[in-house]
Amino acid sequence: MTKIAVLGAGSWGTALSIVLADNGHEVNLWTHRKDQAAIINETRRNDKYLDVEIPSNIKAYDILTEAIDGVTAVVIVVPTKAIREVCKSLNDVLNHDVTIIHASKGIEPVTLKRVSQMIAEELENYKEEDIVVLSGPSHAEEVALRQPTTVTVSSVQMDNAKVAQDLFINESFRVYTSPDILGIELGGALKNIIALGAGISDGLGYGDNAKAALITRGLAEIARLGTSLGANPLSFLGLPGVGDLIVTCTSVHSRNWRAGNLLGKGHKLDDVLEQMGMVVEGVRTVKAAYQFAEEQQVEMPITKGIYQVLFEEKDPKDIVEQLMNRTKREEMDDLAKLLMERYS
Ligand SMILES: NC(=O)C1=CN([C@@H]2O[C@H](COP(=O)(O)OP(=O)(O)OC[C@H]3O[C@@H](n4cnc5c(N)ncnc54)[C@H](O)[C@@H]3O)[C@@H](O)[C@H]2O)C=CC1
Ligand SMILES: O=C(CO)COP(=O)(O)O
Repeated sequence: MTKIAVLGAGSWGTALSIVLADNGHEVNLWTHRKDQAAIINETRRNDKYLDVEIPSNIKAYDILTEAIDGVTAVVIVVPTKAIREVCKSLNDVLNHDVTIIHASKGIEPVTLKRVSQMIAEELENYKEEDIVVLSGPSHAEEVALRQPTTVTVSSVQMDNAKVAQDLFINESFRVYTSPDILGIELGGALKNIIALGAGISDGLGYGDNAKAALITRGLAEIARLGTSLGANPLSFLGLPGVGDLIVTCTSVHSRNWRAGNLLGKGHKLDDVLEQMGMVVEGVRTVKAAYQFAEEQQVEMPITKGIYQVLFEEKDPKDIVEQLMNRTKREEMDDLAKLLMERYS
């Protein structure tokens, strides 16, 4: 049995704590909200986020020093907007060696940093290569019910990825490893943009054909950007790529899909975000991806269209028309070329 700290007591931090607790670990679940820590410890519930009982080997803390005392691993699961702030606080109090794992999905606008890069910048004693990401098709609501789920853990230091695999794997939570942290983090972050698009499409009343097109062509542009940055194209065909795209674009659990759905029905972005009350990572990541696409000179028409709906008040129907009337082209052009270039 190991003692592990999970930083972030929202939906995903709580669900991952349950996986670790089921594996017999002692879990210190940290929240920045004192009232939430007290409620979790007293009622064994975290009702705002999940409708399940919290196992007795999870203890909630609102003081970070206490939460990380004697732990061998720290799992960071806050929205990407809060990563730097939380890591700065962690850096002030962490004075022993731990395995750092994160499970957040996003890219920072302006700096265009991935989460592992942000963490390494804020933690003095850790390099980017040390950090592990956990990502894949995994709605917290289903993980908390112990429904079959598969994810991938990745780090440049494969030994660290294997440590994470051993901590999390169990009969209902299967964990694979991958050395391609770039592809794994990009896949997890960029799929949220396409999920917003799938929600918008459903909100407009379009059907399964439109959604399948968004998923497939969305995957093509994710792979196009990812490979231009050096990711392995095959990573986008794995769990944190196409797997996560499917789960987020087709599920009512997805906050990104739900936010998109409301946008498609004509609601304003600010109202939608207030109504959600939980993080909708795609909204921030689309700014980063739009900027990335410009800088890398990579074509990302769906991402661009979603950016225009969110931040330039473009009518989603006009964007669909714009996408449908692009210049004619071969379907397999880009992805096939990328794979052929890499493997011929
Ligand atoms: N919910 C899910 O099924 C999954 C979520 N993720 C990712 O996990 C990350 C966290 O998402 P959720 O837990 O779902 O979000 P959530 O909205 O359910 O909870 C976020 C939590 O972070 C806390 N928080 C916000 N700002 C903070 C700060 N400055 N300092 C400390 N804590 C802060 C909030 O109080 C809240 O408890 C996101 O990047 C998301 O994309 C990844 C896989 C599955
Ligand atoms: O990443 C997720 C499932 O794998 C959760 O997606 P949402 O943030 O859209 O709910």
